[in-house]
Order: sequence, then structure tokens, then C-alpha cells
Amino acid sequence: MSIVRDTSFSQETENAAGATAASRPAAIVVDALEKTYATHDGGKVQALGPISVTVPQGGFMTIVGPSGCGKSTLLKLLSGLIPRSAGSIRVNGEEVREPHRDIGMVFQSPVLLPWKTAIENVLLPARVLGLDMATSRVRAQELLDMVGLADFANRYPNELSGGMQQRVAIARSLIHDPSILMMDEPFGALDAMTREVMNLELLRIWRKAGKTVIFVTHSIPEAIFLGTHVMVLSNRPGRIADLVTVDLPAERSLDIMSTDAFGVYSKRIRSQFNTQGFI
Ligand SMILES: Nc1ncnc2c1ncn2[C@@H]1O[C@H](COP(=O)(O)OP(=O)(O)OP(=O)(O)O)[C@@H](O)[C@H]1O
Repeated sequence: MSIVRDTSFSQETENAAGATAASRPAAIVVDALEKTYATHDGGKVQALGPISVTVPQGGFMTIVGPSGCGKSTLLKLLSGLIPRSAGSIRVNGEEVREPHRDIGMVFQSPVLLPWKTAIENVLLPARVLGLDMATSRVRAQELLDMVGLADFANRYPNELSGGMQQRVAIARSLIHDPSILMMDEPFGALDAMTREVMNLELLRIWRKAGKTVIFVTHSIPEAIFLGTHVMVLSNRPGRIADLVTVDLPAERSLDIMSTDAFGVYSKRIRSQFNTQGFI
């Protein structure tokens, strides 16, 4: 029998904002969310849910789970890219029915336009949304500074490394100043060392920009290292098997991975994988 949990971040945990999770207003409220896909041969696949969870503003929630359990589906539902089959999703108090202006997305592949420079790629959403371009250009340069690409604004994607391209994608996702950033395995294609650097960078950006982040990963250590909370999903249809509050300092260095506390979280999450026979 699958586990169904109504789970919220009720534990009193200090994070970067210095406030406790329970004292901050909710950024995302998910209630009994479900997704069933129709297949091309007339069948149905129940991909996800029911899931209920509340994410506080400024939280960093990482999502781990076995392959095909519905992690990407959950992210697409939360950002309004696909319709849900049941339940409700509220972002900053508003029901999500279509792509939400207050959400920025980063995918595994940076998907930059090769014929546009880094800064022009960052500016794309501003053009699509009809924002003031002079103001947006200033902001785009600030964002490139923030992601460590101050001197690369006029480079084309093929002149940038994989990690640099993903930084451009992060800057692009923030150009319209969304309060929530959704990231679907953004560093999955990078080598291990670049990935560690990007994790540190992302934590720095999160602390500086004060956004709420939802981050899908296949890596348990990455999920613990980045998250204020780790959602562990069960096999498909993905349901919350565990929701772990990561009580580690907001400012983290890679050394934290060798601490006892980190090991305890790792063991707890890994045990879920073992118990449920995750692939
Ligand atoms: N458009 C679709 N039509 C039909 N089934 C789909 C569709 N998209 C996803 N699925 C199915 O829904 C389930 C969840 O898929 P999803 O991509 O969300 O999983 P995931 O956890 O992100 O997988 P992975 O870790 O391998 O990337 C899978 O069984 C998949 O085959």
C-alpha cells in the first residue's frame, strides 16, 4: 500500500532569512494534487499523487525519488505548464491554472539560443513579457554579475562552458524577478566538480536573491546539501514517502557533507529508498 501524507513545513527551523519556517507565509500550497496522463493508445498512467505539501517563502525544497516517480511532472504542475487531474495548487495565494508569472524555470539543458549573446538570452523572457527593455538590460547585466559572468555578457553560447551556460539559464530565469525558482535537475549534465561549484553558487544566489526554490535531483547528497527541506517521493505514482527538515546552517561549505549530521540525513533518506525497493 502506498503512503499518503498531508505534510507541511511545521517544524521550527532557522533558515537564511533568519525566520522560522512556520512563521513565514506560504509560497506554495499543494492540496491532494494528482496527475494522470492519457497515453497515445487510449490508456492511462497515474504519474503522481495524491500529494499535499506547503512550502514557506524563502524555503529551498529539494525533491528526490526513483526514476519515473513523477518528479518532473510535479514541477510542471507547480509551474502551471501542464494541467492537473485533481487537487489544487496555490502560488502566493493564487490558484495555478496556467504558466505563472511569479515562477522562473531552469531545466537540465540550458536551451540557449545559439545565435544570441549571453545577455540577449537572459533578456528573452523580458521581451516575451513586454517588460521595459532599458531597465531589463541593466537588470540582465546585474544578474550576469550575480552568477559570476560579468565579463561574458557578449559571448555566444558556444564560447561558454556547460556550467557557464547553465549560469546564463539561471540568470534568464530571474530576469522578470519571480519569487519562486523551479529547477529540474539543472546540474545533472555537468561533471562532478563543476556540479559542486554550481551547488555552492546556487546557495549563494539563493541567500542573496531571497527566492523560494524547488529543486529536483537524483542525488541524495545534493538534495541534503542544498535543501532546507527534502521531499522524498515513492515509486510511481509519486507520493510523499518522507519530508525531511534539514537543520544545517544556511551558509554551507562542501565540508558539511562529511559531518555526522549530514550522514544521519543521508541514512534516513537512503533507508526510504531501500524500504521501498526504489530502482
Ligand atoms: N506526456 C506523458 N504522457 C504519458 N505518460 C507520461 C508523460 N509524461 C510522463 N509520463 C509518465 O509519467 C511518469 C512520471 O514521469 P516523470 O517524467 O514525471 O518522472 P521523473 O520522476 O521526473 O523521472 P526521471 O527521474 O526518470 O526523470 C512516468 O511513468 C512517465 O512515463
